[in-house]
Amino acid sequence: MDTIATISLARPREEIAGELGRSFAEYGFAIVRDHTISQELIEKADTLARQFFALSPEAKHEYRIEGGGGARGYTPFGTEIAKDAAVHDLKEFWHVGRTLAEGHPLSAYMQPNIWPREIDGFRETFEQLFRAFEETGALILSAIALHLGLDADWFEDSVKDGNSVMRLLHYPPLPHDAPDGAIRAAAHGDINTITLLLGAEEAGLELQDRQGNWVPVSPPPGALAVNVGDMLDRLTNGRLRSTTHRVVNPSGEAAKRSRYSMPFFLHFRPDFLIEPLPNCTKPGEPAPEPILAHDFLMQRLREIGLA
Ligand SMILES: O=C(O)CCC(=O)C(=O)O
Ligand SMILES: [Fe+2]
Repeated sequence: MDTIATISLARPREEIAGELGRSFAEYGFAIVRDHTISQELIEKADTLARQFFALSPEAKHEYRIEGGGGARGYTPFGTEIAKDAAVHDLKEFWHVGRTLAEGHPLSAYMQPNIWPREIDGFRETFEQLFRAFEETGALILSAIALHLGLDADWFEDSVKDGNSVMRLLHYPPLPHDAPDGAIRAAAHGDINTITLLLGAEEAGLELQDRQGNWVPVSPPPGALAVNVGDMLDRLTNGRLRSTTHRVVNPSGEAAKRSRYSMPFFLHFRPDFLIEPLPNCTKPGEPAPEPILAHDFLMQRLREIGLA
C-alpha cells in the first residue's frame, strides 16, 4: 500500500475491514466517504462555528471555564501547546462533550456542556452532530474489530458513554507577530481511540510516515479523515499506529484566510481498562502496562498544558 486508503462506508464492514486495517497499520489514517453524517448537517455546523468565532474576543472569553482544562466551552488562541513543543499552536477552539443524564454514574468524569447564547440553534446542531459522529465512529470501530479478529460489536461497550469530545477549530489568518516556529497545530499524536475529522479539505494537515516524511492528508469535500489515537495504538500494542500529524501554515493568499475544521475525538469510557489485546502481543515480548482510559487521559492532558 503506497497511499492512504479511501474507503466507502456504504460497503459491507467485512469488505472494508482489511483495507481500513492496512491503512491504519501503515499510515494511522484513512479517508472515509459515504459516511452517515449528512452534508446538510455539516454545512449547518460549519456556518454556526464560523458565527461563533466571529464574535468579539470579549464575548468569546465569557465562555472560557477557568480551571476546566479546556474540556468544555472556549479555549482562546495561545493556550494549547503540543507535547515537547516550544511555542503555542496558532488556533482557538470550542469543545462539546457528551450530555449525560442527571446522576449518571460517569458524570464525575465529564463536565457539563455550556452553549453560546449569541448563536441560535448551536446546541441542537452540535448535539445532533455529536450523535452522528458517534454513529459513524461505531461503524468504523466494528470494521476495525473485524480486522483485529474480534467480534464486530467488540468496541460497543468500551465506548458506551465514553468521554468523547467534538472540537470546533479556528485557525485565524496568520498573525504577523506569530512567535518563531509557531504553526497552526504542532506535531502531535491524538490521545483518544479514533478521531473523525471534518473540514480537512482546506490544505495544511500532514502526517509523518515511517520514513519520517510529511505526507499531506487531503480528503475530498465532505469526507472524513479518520486516524488512530494513542489509546487504540496502546490497545493493539502498536499494530494500528497513532501517527504524528500537524497542521502547517499556509503561504501566499491562503495565509490571509482562516481555516476551520471539526475533529471528533472518540474516547473509551473512563473506566475502560486499556490492556493490550492477546492477539497483538507475543509471550516474552514487551507490551504496555494496562491503564484506565481516564488515567491515561489525565496524564496526557497535563503534558499538553490543558490539565
Ligand atoms: O485541523 C486539523 O485538520 C487537525 C487538527 C488536529 O489534528 C487536532 O486537533 O488534533
Ligand atoms: Fe490531531
